[in-house]
Amino acid sequence: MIGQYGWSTSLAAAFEPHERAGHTPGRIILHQRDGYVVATDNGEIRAKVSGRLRHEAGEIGHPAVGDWVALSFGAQERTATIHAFLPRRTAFVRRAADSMRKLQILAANVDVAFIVTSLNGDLNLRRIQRYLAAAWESGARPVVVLTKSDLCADPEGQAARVAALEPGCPVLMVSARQGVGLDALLAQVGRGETCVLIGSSGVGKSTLVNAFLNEDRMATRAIRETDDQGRHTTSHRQLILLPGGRLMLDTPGIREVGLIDAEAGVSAVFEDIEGLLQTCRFTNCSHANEPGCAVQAAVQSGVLDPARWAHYQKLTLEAAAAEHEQERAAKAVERRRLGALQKVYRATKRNERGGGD
Ligand SMILES: Nc1nc2c(ncn2[C@@H]2O[C@H](COP(=O)(O)OP(=O)(O)OP(=O)(O)O)[C@@H](O)[C@H]2O)c(=O)[nH]1
Ligand SMILES: [Zn+2]
Repeated sequence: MIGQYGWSTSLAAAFEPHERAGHTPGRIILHQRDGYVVATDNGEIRAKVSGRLRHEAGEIGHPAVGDWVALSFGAQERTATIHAFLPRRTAFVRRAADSMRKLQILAANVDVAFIVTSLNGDLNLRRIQRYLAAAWESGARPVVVLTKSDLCADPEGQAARVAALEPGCPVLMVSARQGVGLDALLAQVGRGETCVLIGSSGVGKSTLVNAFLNEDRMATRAIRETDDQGRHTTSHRQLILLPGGRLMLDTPGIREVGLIDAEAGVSAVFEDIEGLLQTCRFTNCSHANEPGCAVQAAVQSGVLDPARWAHYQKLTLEAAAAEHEQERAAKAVERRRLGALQKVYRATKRNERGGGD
């Protein structure tokens, strides 16, 4: 049973201490206000976090959908208890709206992040960059998906513009309507791996999920529950089984994860680096070879991953270029608008003069 949720020998090895403590492994497939639903070898079970784990945990220490947890089953209780969760390979994190310091895990152990945007309309490269930054921060492999290729006259041209943003990052074109490109998309996710779809509303994420599930309607099965009043309610699992032993995670907030802190843009996911930049000796430091450069010092002492620094530089340069391009386009629109107004103004003047004769 947990095999189909991606259980592996390395997870089993990491679980060994919990196994010795007599605990059972499981993966969280649903998280709601009042608790969790966990998939185990004995089926799906409701679970709550142990008092001890709750006390030890900061926000980031709470189990999230996608986490592998260690459970115990009380003899009398109807729900299992979560005592611990295994170290996360990756995590999508967001800052809570009410406090920049409060962190919330949107999704744990995601391997592939599909960044979904549609081909019918203007490509928003800056937005794609934000999603790329969020994926990169999480640790998942990003794959850009351009949907609705049936509605675009030049999908290859658009794909080339996107591919230039992030060399090496796959860019795929699909049309759910025509059933084109879906297999290539699934091929990006290995057996036992977990993916997410992130992207703005209306780009076609739900349509993609439905297309994937066509082969296996059972996988959308809802979880039937009884609420406090004894009524039956159903809630959709947030971790979905896809064909071929793949998994897809779809929790509240994950779809638009890249647009959180939209104002701050790239800065939001590179806060530590932006902090470093404030501490260079020279305020106009280029972070190349100036004395007292905090960035170079951090790289040398191993505090800052050079690849991460290179990525930050690349994203800020591209963000600036994209902004410049948008400003240029906006100015051109404004010039045309003014030009048109002037034409109307001159024509009116001419008519007025003409009318006066
Ligand atoms: N022509 C065409 N239309 C599509 C395609 N895929 C999706 N659509 C349409 O795009 C609209 C939005 O699709 P959704 O799947 O609901 O978009 P979404 O990203 O899930 O949106 P949210 O649920 O708001 O996050 C729907 O009317 C779909 O029928 C496609 O490949 N071609
Ligand atoms: Zn510097």
